[in-house]
Amino acid sequence: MKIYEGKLVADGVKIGIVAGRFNEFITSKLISGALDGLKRHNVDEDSIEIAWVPGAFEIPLVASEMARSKKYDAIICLGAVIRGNTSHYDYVCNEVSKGIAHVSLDTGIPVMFGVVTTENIEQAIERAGTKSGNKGYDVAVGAIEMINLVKEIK
Ligand SMILES: O=c1[nH]c(NC[C@H](O)[C@H](O)[C@H](O)CO)c([N+](=O)[O-])c(=O)[nH]1
Repeated sequence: MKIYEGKLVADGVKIGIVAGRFNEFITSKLISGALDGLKRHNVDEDSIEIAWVPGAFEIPLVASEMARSKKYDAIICLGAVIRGNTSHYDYVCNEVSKGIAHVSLDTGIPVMFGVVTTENIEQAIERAGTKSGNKGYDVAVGAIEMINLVKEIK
């Protein structure tokens, strides 16, 4: 029986990061976590590029452009969507998650979903480097795993 597992080796890996500026207090912590995860797995700082977008809703378009450029082995999407008093939260969350999934399936490039979607600010803080870890770190390591897994399967 053959089992495929992506190794956590990142020699020569090139990463694109798309970050939503909305709730930047949270997103900046997610970026720090992602950079920590990448650097601790030997991804060269010069092999990482970051694109800021106004908010999570704009992430899929820039993730798509990055993926189609063929310049990156994986794209990491980071943002923070925190529920407010309107249904805007639901629309943004739905479109971001669907959009990011489509980019990955359409291009065959691993596109990681590092957008925290929470009911309140406390939950977002918990996922940006406190009680629940750092979602940015998690998806950065996941990106390295997916790059190697996809290569192994092809
Ligand atoms: O990234 C976010 N964008 C949000 N809205 C902006 C949206 O992503 C777009 O940037 C905007 O609608 C312009 O297209 C958020 N809320 O409205 O709550 C949010 O919590 N997080």
